[in-house]
Amino acid sequence: MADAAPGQEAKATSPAENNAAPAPAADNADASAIKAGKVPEGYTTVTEGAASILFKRDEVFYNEVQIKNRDLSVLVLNEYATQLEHEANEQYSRRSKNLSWRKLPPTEQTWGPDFARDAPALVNNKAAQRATKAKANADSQAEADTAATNAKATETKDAAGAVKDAAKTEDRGSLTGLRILEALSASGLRSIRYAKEISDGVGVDKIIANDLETHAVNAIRLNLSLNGLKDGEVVTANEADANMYMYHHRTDAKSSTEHTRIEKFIPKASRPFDAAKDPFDVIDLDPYGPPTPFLDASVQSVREGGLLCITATDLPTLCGKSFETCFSRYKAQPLRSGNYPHEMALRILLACIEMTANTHGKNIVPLLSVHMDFYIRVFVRVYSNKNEVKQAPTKLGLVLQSRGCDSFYIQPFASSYTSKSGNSETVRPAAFKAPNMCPETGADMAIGGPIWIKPMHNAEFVKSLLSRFSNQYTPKSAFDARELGGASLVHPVVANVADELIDTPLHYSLPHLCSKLHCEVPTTEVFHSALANAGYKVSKTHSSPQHVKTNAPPEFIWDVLRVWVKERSPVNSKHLQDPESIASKILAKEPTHKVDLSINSEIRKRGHRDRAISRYKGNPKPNWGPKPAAAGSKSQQTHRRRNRGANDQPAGDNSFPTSKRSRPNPEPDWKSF
Ligand SMILES: C[S@@+](CC[C@H](N)C(=O)[O-])C[C@H]1O[C@@H](n2cnc3c(N)ncnc32)[C@H](O)[C@@H]1O
Repeated sequence: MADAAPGQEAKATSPAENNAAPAPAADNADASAIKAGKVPEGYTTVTEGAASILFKRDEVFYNEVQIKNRDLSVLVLNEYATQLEHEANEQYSRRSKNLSWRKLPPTEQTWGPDFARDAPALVNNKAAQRATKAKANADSQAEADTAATNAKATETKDAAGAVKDAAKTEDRGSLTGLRILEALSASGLRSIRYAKEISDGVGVDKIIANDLETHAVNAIRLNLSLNGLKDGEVVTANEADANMYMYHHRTDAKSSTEHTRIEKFIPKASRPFDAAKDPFDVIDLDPYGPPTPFLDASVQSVREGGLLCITATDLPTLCGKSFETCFSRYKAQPLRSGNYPHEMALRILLACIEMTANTHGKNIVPLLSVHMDFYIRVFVRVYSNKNEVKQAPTKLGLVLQSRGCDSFYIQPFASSYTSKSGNSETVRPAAFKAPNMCPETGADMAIGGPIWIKPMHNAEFVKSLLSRFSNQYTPKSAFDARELGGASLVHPVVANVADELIDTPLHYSLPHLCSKLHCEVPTTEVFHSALANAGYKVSKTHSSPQHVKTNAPPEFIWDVLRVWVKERSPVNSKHLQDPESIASKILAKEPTHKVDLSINSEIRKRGHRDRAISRYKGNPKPNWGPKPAAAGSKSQQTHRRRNRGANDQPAGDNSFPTSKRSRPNPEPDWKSF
């Protein structure tokens, strides 16, 4: 085998080892090298989760850092597939209740399939998945054959069992697996992992691994073959512009409800999936930089209740380095904030997806929204619920941030109220409640947003994700640790999200607050205790232990620090010589609230529990950051052209902060607002 590139694991299973056909995309010399079990010159091999891939670094994009992104996505999709199974069961129960109280016309009575005839089809999806998975994991043809025979035997057994169950219970129709579009696939690694690692709930039916670049699509085909997957079966490699492809699959709010999981039970949906035009259950967008060029097509081509998994790597823009660029991309103004740049980025992205969905009569429900390494990733379900669309202005709001001390206030666009009759909920423009001048420093208030002001996560969903890790870093058998390359990186993220206060948008950063006063930073335990002792809710955030999420108002936050300075950590008088400085203005005021800095027993317990696992991990390797786009790719050229003149968009996924130059100024340059 040729040497792997530095930092890469040279673990790719050779085609000879896994008995795959010679790579279709490689040229003759490469194909013979691959056939001989060697890595051809210029190729890099990578093993991640249950997939091993091979690609040319200068032609196809791969960034190992995004392993966390892919691992988390595998975890989320397994949970989503499980939820869809529950929902289908509930849908079935509701339907059967309805059926029980009315006499069915003869035509409707024949809705249910002939169960004895269709039982094999009922288990077909799962059996096919088992066979593909077993085959892909088998080391030899003999093992693959045995695996296929076993899968066939299980299939027959399942079918027989299903027929027996059908005699006992009513027909439950046929559950279909997930139809996934990876719109920007590059090497196909993510799609291959989805095919091999998503087996819970309804499982996987079809995956389209799409890319604009011929090199990338060739790499996808090569990698499918290397992983024992036949192009066109579970995974199909597709060369197209992502938007054009998605627009062919779009559905409107009215028709999207026609698509349902229980294919045979509900007549409207009884036709098979039409891969050429039906909407998808899951659309994964993992672009270079911003996902905004793909949002309109994606909200339209995802089915009712479907899932969008969206990455944004243009964090400098989203965090306020170039607010004009952010406004043109996301229709929102970011604020340079030492407190909450990444959470504001997440909330700008969510607002942008919601508003894009609203234009098509749809609304989003976020399941999970995280900032990791140098990017953000959100998982949102898309529905076409008219009432929820009407409520959109209550879910969006502005951020008013002091130009002096960075205190912030959230101003919703609208509030909802119940009509006089008490029958319907409606919305009206909200009264302006935020102060128009900073109460602490007298400074102006800068306007940011619109941002999403409702929860960024679904608490129940996150709880279910967390329960998949039965104990520290040992996922349950359904979600195999061996297949989850970076389980040890993903578990703390999920654990931290589960602990994050869900109903308080944005947060403070303790070091940033203290930098305003030039005082020592209190421990998190002391600061959290002061808030908890006064009856406020408080938590860390998923991305930093020093972030403070709380429902306490800014004036109480500053009172805690005033008392901290007074009782525990006096400020050097040189910082208070200028009466116009922020520190002087804040500390000139006496606290107006009673503040108790003693350690709160609940906060102490939380601290002990948190120390049980390593919750905030450093980078596993040096240079754990973004990578440039594949050189010479069409998308890199388009990217360059689009961003000529923009100061923050190197091609590839952008990092935040990578260099001193791109780091947001901790003391914002307010002139730029
Ligand atoms: C960041 S990479 C994707 C990485 C991949 N999802 C993974 O997990 O490794 C972005 C890919 O999007 C492709 N791309 C860029 N613009 C596109 C478009 N308009 N349609 C389809 N693919 C596009 C690029 O060729 C590139 O391979």
